[in-house]
Amino acid sequence: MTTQPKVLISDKMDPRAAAIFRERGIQVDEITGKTPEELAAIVGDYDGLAIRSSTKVTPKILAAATSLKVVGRAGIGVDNVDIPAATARGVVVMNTPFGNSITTAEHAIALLFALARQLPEADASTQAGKWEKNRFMGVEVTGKTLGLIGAGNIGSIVASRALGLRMKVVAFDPFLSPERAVEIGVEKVELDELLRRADFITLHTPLTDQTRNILSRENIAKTKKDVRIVNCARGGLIDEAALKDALDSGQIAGAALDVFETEPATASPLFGTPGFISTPHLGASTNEAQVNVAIQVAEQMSDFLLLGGVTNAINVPSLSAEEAPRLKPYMALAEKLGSLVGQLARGSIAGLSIETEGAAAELNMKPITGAVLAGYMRVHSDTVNMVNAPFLAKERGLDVREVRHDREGDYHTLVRVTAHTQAGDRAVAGTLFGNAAPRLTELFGVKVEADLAGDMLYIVNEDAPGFIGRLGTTLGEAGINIGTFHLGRIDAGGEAVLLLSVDEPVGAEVVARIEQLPGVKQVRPLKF
Ligand SMILES: NC(=O)c1ccc[n+]([C@@H]2O[C@H](COP(=O)([O-])OP(=O)(O)OC[C@H]3O[C@@H](n4cnc5c(N)ncnc54)[C@H](O)[C@@H]3O)[C@@H](O)[C@H]2O)c1
Ligand SMILES: O=C(O)CC[C@@H](O)C(=O)O
Repeated sequence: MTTQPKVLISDKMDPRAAAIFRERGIQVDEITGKTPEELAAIVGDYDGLAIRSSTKVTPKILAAATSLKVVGRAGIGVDNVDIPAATARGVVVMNTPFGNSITTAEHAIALLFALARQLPEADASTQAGKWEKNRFMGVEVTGKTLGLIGAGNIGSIVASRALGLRMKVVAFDPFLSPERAVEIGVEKVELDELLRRADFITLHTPLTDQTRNILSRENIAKTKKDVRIVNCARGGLIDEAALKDALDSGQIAGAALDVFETEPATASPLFGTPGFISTPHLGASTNEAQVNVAIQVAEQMSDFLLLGGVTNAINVPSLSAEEAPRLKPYMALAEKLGSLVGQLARGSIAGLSIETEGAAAELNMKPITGAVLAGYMRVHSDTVNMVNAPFLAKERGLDVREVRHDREGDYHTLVRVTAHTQAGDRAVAGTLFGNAAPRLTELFGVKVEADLAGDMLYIVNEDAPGFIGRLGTTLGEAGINIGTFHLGRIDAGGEAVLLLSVDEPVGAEVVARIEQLPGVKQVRPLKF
C-alpha cells in the first residue's frame, strides 16, 4: 500500500489550496508564521512544501526536510528558495508563472497613476481637513512615454494597459525579439535611450546579477528630470539610497516601490520623502490572483506527488500528468539499465549515451535520461534521484548524449545505454514486455532476456562443460537458492555471460569461492 503524501502550507494561502490537496487524497497541514528554527523542526515530516514569499527555503531548511520532494511557490519569484541547494537534494521547485501577472501589472498601473496625481498625499491632506486644492497639481499620462525595463509576462501586460491609456511604450529587454516587440506594440531600445526618453519607468525583471541595481545612481542621473519610477518587481533593482537623493534633489518627480531591498521594510530612509509612495509587496494581492496561484500550486504539487507530472518546474524539465503514466515503465527500465551499467562499470566512465528506438523514440526523452542517470549514480549515493542526477552528472563532468532512432529493431520499443570507458564502449539495452514490464535484452553485446529485479549475480566465464553444475553446487552449499538463470554466449566455446536471480544477497565469501571455480573471469553481485 502506498502511503498518503503529506504537504505543509507554510505561508498564508487561499483555502482552496488546502481543499484541493485534501480532495486529491493528500494530507495537508497549514502552519504559518514559524521561525526558521521552528520550521526546520517540523519540515522533515512532509513530502511537499507550499509557500508564498515569507518562507525562506534555505539550505538549512532543505537539510532538515529529509522527505521533501517538491516545493511549490504560489507566485512567480522563487528568490526565497535556494534553487541549487534544492536541486542538489533532488527537490523539484515549481512556481505558478501566470496566476498573478495581471494583478501585478494592474498594481504597477495603479502606482503610476498614484504618482501622476499624488493620490496618497492628496488623500492624507484631505482627510486631515486641509482641502489643499492648489497644492496637488498632477500630470496626464496620455501622450507620455513609458519606459519598461523587462518585457516578459507582466511587462507586456503593463504595455498593453499603457497603450490603452494612449502612452508611447519603449522597452529595454535583451531577450525581447524584434517580432515580439512589434506584437506587443513597444519600441525596443537600449537602456540608455530608455532612461533618456521615459517620462515614467516601470521595472518588470527578476533580480539577477545583471539586473541588480539596474537603476543605479549613475543610471538614475541619466533620466529625464521629473521622471516617475515604479518598481513592482523585486527589491534590489534600484539603488534605494540613490533614489532617496534623486527625490530630495528634485532630479526625479516621484517613485513608488512595492518591493524593497530588505523585506519586510519596516523602516527606510525613503519613508516620508516627498514624492515617495510605498506598498508592502502587494503586487500579487488580489482575491483573483491569490485564488489563481493557490489552485495552480495545489494542482501542480498534487500531480507531481500522485502522478509524477511536472509542470512549471524551475529545476527539471516538464512532464505532463497525462505523459507521466506512459513514461513511468520506461523510467523504471531506464533506471534499471543505468543501475546495471553503474554496478558493472570497471574503470572510469567518461560518458553515457542513451538511445531510444521504436515506440520509446516518440517519448519525451529528458525523464528517461534523468532515470538512467539516477540509476547509474545511485550505485554510489543514496540521495540521488531524477531531479539531482543530471545536475550531479554535469558536476562530475560526465558527458551525456541522447540519441533518438526512428527505426524499429527486433523489439517494438527499446532503450539502450552505452558507457564510454577507457576500455571501449559497453552497451546494455532493454524493452518493455506488454508495454509495462522492463526486460533486459542485451548485455555487453550478448543477447539475453532477463528481469532485473532483487538480488542477482553476474558471471563471465569460459564456455566449457561442467561449469553450471559446479556453480549450482557452490551456491547450494552456501544455502543460496537460484530463482532464474540466463545464459548468453558470444560464440560456442568462447566467453559466456551468466545472469542469475538469487533469493538472497551473495556475500563476499561466496563470491570469492565462485571466483576460484575453473574458467571464471568475473563475478559481480547485483542488486535492483
Ligand atoms: N510585486 C509583486 O508582488 C510581484 C508579483 C508577481 C511578480 N513579481 C515579480 O515581477 C518580475 C517579473 O515577472 P514576470 O512574470 O513578468 O517575469 P518574466 O520572466 O515573464 O519576465 C521577466 C523579463 O525580464 C527580462 N529580463 C531579464 N534580464 C533582464 C535584464 N538584464 N534587463 C532587462 N530585462 C531583463 C526577461 O527577458 C523577461 O522578459 C519577477 O521578478 C517577479 O518575481 C512581483
Ligand atoms: O506572494 C506574494 O504575495 C508575492 C508574490 C510575488 O512577489 C511573486 O513573485 O509572485
